[in-house]
Amino acid sequence: MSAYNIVSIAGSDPSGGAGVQADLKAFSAHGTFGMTVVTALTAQSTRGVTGVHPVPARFVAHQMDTLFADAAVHAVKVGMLGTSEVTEAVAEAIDHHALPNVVVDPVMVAKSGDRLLEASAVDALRTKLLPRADLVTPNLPEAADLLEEPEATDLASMRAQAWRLLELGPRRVLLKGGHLAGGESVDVLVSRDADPVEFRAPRVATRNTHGTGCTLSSSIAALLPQRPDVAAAVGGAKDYLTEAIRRADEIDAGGGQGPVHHFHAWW
Ligand SMILES: Nc1ncnc2c1ncn2[C@@H]1O[C@H](COP(=O)(O)OP(=O)(O)O)[C@@H](O)[C@H]1O
Ligand SMILES: Cc1ncc(COP(=O)(O)OP(=O)(O)O)c(N)n1
Repeated sequence: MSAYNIVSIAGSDPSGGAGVQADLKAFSAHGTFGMTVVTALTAQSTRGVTGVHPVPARFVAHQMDTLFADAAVHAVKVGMLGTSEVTEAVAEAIDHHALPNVVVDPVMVAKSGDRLLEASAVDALRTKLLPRADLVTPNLPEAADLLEEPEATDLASMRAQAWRLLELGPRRVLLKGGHLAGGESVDVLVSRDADPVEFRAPRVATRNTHGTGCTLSSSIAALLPQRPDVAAAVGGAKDYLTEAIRRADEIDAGGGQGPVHHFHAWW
């Protein structure tokens, strides 16, 4: 029996590299039982997103109420939300169901450049969801949008932005540096209740990085109930993701930007 149930509240990616599909793979790879609340359907492949079909907020709330009335939940990963109505419904559910270990990946734009969150929903994300997050995991463009300032261009400006993001209300911020150049990919963790920590990994030369953000945030959610503290969960998730990126070229899921290898420890 798996001791931990982890829920992904996110969109569907038919290509299997991002969204709830990636989250379920990462939850399973970390020995936990994955559950999903689907917030949007996308038409998507390794080449990009060709359509988004949001789930009505009332039905997202219905999925959450039905699931949370029955299952014990040990952590939650929140990904693509699509609209401000869905963002508000998820924020309400976090309070109403007293959800633990809430990791918010503030998904706004896919690597292909396609928008996954309406521009008008950024404010709801900033004001309603972030203050309810135990950890928020923006990439550099998402951090810039949330702060309404230019994107960080080096590690020093990343560190400064991570602290400013903390002022928006989450308990901790992991600012991801995948979009910077350099031999290492560095992520910065700042917390209200612990010293800052930086996580470094060799930058892997591959175009197959579709779903890295989803995989990192869902891995952290799966490890939070299993590790002594947040830094240990982030470190474990980063190590797992780096190996998944290193082995990504073994998967052939299409002709564009391919997924990472979630089951590198088994196959
Ligand atoms: N080429 C790479 N090699 C190693 N790690 C990477 C690479 N690209 C991204 N990462 C790591 O993957 C995670 C997500 O990266 P990032 O690209 O910043 O976010 P997102 O996928 O949300 O755009 C971070 O831990 C980042 O450091
Ligand atoms: C349904 C869905 N959710 C999220 C994303 C974005 O995922 P991310 O991990 O940030 O990876 P990239 O798309 O940036 O490679 C998505 N594409 N689809």
